[in-house]
Amino acid sequence: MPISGESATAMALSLSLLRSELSSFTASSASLRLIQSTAPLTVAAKTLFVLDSSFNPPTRAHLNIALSSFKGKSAESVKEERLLLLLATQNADKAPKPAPFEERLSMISMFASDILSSLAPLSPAIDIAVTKHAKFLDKSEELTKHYPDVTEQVYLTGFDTLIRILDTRYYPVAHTLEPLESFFRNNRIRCMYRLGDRWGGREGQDEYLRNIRNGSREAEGCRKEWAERIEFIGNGNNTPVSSTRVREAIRNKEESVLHELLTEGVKSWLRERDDVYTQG
Ligand SMILES: Nc1ncnc2c1ncn2[C@@H]1O[C@H](COP(=O)(O)OP(=O)(O)OP(=O)(O)O)[C@@H](O)[C@H]1O
Ligand SMILES: NC(=O)c1ccc[n+]([C@@H]2O[C@H](COP(=O)(O)O)[C@@H](O)[C@H]2O)c1
Repeated sequence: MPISGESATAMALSLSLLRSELSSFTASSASLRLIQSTAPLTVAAKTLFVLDSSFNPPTRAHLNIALSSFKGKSAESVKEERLLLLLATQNADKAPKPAPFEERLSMISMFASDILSSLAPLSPAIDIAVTKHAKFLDKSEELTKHYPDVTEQVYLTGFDTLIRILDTRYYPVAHTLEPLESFFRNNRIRCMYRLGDRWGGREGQDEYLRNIRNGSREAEGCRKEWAERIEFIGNGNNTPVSSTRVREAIRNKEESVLHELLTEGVKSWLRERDDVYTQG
């Protein structure tokens, strides 16, 4: 992990190293590759928190959702847990731009340091990995192989992602949610309310979960029992946060917005490399 006191881009993982890791991963038949860890994988963890994101770039919303995994926990209980920052090189909805994946991995390593600074003296193990799987169902099956001691994976998502996990259009050819049965048998989703009218406010988001719980969506294959595996958590931000808003603020040089939406390490990284989002 980067050490404080150096310039942000020098502290982050070397871009040429990341580029070669990524090209060997792309050329390989592997579906997931671990890039960096703050603690050896020999420490057997029972719970794996997974923050899967485009990290384009990482924001304070990503930080808040990651921190929610560890808030109020003891050093002892955290020993049985790991946090995985997972970058999907194949997104179900988005093209791989504007920031190249090696730049994002470099920012993710800064972001991991920011998480640890926020949690100190607690020091959970954080892994950074890339995957070719776009869907959560496939990611979870792959992670079971990589973390054989883990008994529960907890997916950290926002509301917009929850509704896409539970959208039949991602499950051809039958277009039913039945394939998710094994996912919900073994895993949980911790979902952060997403601010903004687009998501129906907090009430609309609560109602979405209520509809699952009362069985209204069973015809789509969405079992009412799954509601017990989905937990909503409060949003630590007062204004809507998104990577899109950060990219816009970089282009418009809105310093105060960047200060509000970015973590310290990522902000320093982007100060040195704002061309990642201003070129092209
Ligand atoms: N402000 C937020 N509130 C709740 N969840 C969020 C927020 N920002 C991101 N997330 C969640 O974090 C995960 C990764 O998000 P993602 O990288 O797509 O960020 P994004 O800000 O939505 O990206 P973009 O603006 O580039 O579309 C997703 O599950 C998303 O729902
Ligand atoms: N049904 C699904 O499992 C499903 C649907 C849409 C997006 N995703 C994934 O969610 C993650 C976050 O997506 P966005 O970056 O589009 O917010 C990505 O890994 C994307 O591939 C999964």
